[in-house]
Amino acid sequence: MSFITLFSTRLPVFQQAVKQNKQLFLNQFKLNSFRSLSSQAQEKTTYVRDKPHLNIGTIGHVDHGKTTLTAAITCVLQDMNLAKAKRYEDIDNAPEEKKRGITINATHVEYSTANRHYGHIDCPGHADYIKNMITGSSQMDGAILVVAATDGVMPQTREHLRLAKQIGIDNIVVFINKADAADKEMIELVEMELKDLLKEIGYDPENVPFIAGSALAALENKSPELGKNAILKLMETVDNHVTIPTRDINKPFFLPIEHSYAISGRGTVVTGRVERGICKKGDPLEIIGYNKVVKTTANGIEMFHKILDQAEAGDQLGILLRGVKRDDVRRGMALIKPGSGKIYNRFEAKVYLMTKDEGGREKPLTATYQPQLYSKTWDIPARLKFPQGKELVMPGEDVSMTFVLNKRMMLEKGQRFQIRDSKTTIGSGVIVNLLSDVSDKEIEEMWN
Ligand SMILES: Nc1nc2c(ncn2[C@@H]2O[C@H](COP(=O)(O)OP(=O)(O)OP(=O)(O)O)[C@@H](O)[C@H]2O)c(=O)[nH]1
Ligand SMILES: [Mg+2]
Repeated sequence: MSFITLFSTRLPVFQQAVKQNKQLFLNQFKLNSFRSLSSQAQEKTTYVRDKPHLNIGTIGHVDHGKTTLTAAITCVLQDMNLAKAKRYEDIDNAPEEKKRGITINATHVEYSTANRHYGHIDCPGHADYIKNMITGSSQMDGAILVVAATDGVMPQTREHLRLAKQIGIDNIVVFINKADAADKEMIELVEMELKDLLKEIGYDPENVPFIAGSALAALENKSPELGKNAILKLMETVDNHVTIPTRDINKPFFLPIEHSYAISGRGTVVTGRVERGICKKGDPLEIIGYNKVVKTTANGIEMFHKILDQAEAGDQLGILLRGVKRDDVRRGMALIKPGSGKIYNRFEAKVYLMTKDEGGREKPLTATYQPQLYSKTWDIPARLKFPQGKELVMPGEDVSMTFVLNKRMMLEKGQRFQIRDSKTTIGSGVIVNLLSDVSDKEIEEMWN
């Protein structure tokens, strides 16, 4: 049985089907899942930690070729016995994704290079699915920014890069895609345009490698120079450029939950990237967030179809939890060593409001503004309180303010978050002080 297979591929399909109320599809889905569970149960192996594990992924504007590149990497590496090839339709496998030809859910695939084992998250580029992009990229140690040579810098190139910077992704590699459909001058122009953008956002453009190629050519096994060789060069660059972060394995276990789902007869599985600490089968745990604290135990751990004896900081995995009801857990909650974290709904933060040129608002903010805050794997509606005497916050301004969240979530000093309105990211912040809770009654009044 594989938690990761279910979560990365079938769960989004499942959710999509529920939304669209396609009972027929649902039945087929269940059948396939159980078939797959039973067949994989026989070939379950233990994950051998023989190479450092890193999490990377593809970000960038819609249709620039992120999913094609993800599929191409697995195909090229399969020839070297370093991956199991994923076809484009294995990655964008939800009905809505197939119908519209776009990525909606962030999907996880696995591959290795000679030196490393990678979990790769293919993020959606479409503006409507930024939420899934933020959750996906919050788990990355480095990102491949995909930019089509035929288009250059587009709105989500800019927004994704800015989010990557805010989330704290320091290692960026640029893949200029669709080089088969552009001439040398165009590629050079796009590179120049990107260097300006990198600089504007706060990356050192001289320290960001650029590789031009064609994901489609690699996938279709054509023009090896633009295809396969460019992919190999890209992976070599990722190996050299994306540094292995220091993993906090000595701190208490903490995993921000990306997905949760029930496996009939087995229990509830949660997935995500371990941010800190270690966890072994049998360890007691707590699920906290959305006003709840639920006690549980790790009943089993798996990473990419294989059993793990011990989960470690940096691992992208699934944990089977004992005695947890489906409704007790959801994306955005934290799985922690009991007692090592607390839930809050009020905090003080230092905030930067972006200017219009940076993709932010044109108008100033008033205290009546009702943003959605994004951090790690959660997004929650919030209310603002400005410092005394302050009525407006101008775009481009750095300011301290108090936030009240609609639900109590696990929060920590130094935690970063993004501030968004319904369509765009308008700013970012960092928690400087955790404050006493606002009562449930007050919360109710604030949201009525
Ligand atoms: N000519 C050319 N077309 C490409 C190349 N790579 C991808 N495409 C095409 O570009 C279109 C979009 O590719 P996707 O891989 O779905 O793009 P994406 O960035 O994943 O899109 P979203 O996930 O929806 O943001 C598809 O029709 C691809 O076949 C390439 O190297 N050359
Ligand atoms: Mg895609």
